[in-house]
Amino acid sequence: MTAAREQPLELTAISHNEGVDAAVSAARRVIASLLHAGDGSAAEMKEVADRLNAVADHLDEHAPAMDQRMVDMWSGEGITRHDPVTGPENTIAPPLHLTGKDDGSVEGVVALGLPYQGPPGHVHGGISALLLDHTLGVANHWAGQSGMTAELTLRYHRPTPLFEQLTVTGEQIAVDGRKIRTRGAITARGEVCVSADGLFIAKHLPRPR
Ligand SMILES: CCCCCCCC(=O)SCCNC(=O)CCNC(=O)[C@H](O)C(C)(C)COP(=O)(O)OP(=O)(O)OC[C@H]1O[C@@H](n2cnc3c(N)ncnc32)[C@H](O)[C@@H]1OP(=O)(O)O
Repeated sequence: MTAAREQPLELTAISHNEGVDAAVSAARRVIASLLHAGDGSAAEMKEVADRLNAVADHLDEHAPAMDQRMVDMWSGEGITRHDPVTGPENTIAPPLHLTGKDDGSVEGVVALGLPYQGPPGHVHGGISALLLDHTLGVANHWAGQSGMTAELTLRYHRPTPLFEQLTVTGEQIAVDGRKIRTRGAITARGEVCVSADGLFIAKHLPRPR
C-alpha cells in the first residue's frame, strides 16, 4: 500500500466553473428551480419556456455533428466528463465527486435535491441504484480491473434523505477470471440507507473514433 497522501486522489472530473461546466451548473439550477416553483408559482412560465427554448435552439445551432461529439467525448484516457453521475458536462449528474482511498475503496459525498425525490422528502430508489452502480464501477477502475455491470443487488435499509450530506462508498471485493465482485453503500448520518452488491464482467465496448 502506498504511503498516506496529503490530498485524496481525484477519480472523477472536477468542474472548471467556466465554459460548458458553468452553463451546466446554471442548467442544474434551472431544473431544481422549476421543480421548486411548480405550476402554482407567480413566475411567468410561458416566458420562461420561450427563453429556455431559445437557449436550446442556440445550443443546437452551434453543436457539432453527433458522431463527432461522441468521438470528442471519448477522446483521451482517464475519467469522463459526461457521465450522468459525476460528469461536470452532464446536467442530470447531481454531481457526485469520488476520490480514491489508500485502503483501495472509493468515497464521495453529495446532497440531493428535489429532482431526485422518490418518497416524500427522500431519494428515489432508482437514483440510489444509479449512484451505486457508477460508484462500484469507479471502485473497480481504482482497483485496476473494471468491467460492465452484469448484476446489481440492492438492499434499501431505510429511506435516504434529500437535502442532507450522503456518503457513497464502493470497494472491489474479489476478481475471479472475468468476474468482478464489488460492494458499496449510501450512508446518511452514519447509518446505512442502501447497500449494494455487484457482479461486473470484464468487458469494454470500443470507444467511438
Ligand atoms: C469508470 C466508469 C464506471 C462506469 C460504471 C457503469 C457501469 C454500467 O452501468 S455498465 C452498463 C450496464 N451493463 C450492461 O449494459 C451490460 C450488458 N450485458 C452484457 O454486455 C453482457 O451480458 C455481460 C457483460 C454482462 C456479460 O458479457 P459476456 O462477454 O457475454 O459474458 P459471458 O461470456 O456470457 O459470461 C462470462 C462469465 O460471466 C457469467 N455471467 C455473465 N452474465 C452474468 C450474470 N448476469 N449473472 C451471473 N453471471 C453472469 C457467465 O456465466 C460466465 O461465467 P463462466 O465464465 O463461469 O462461464
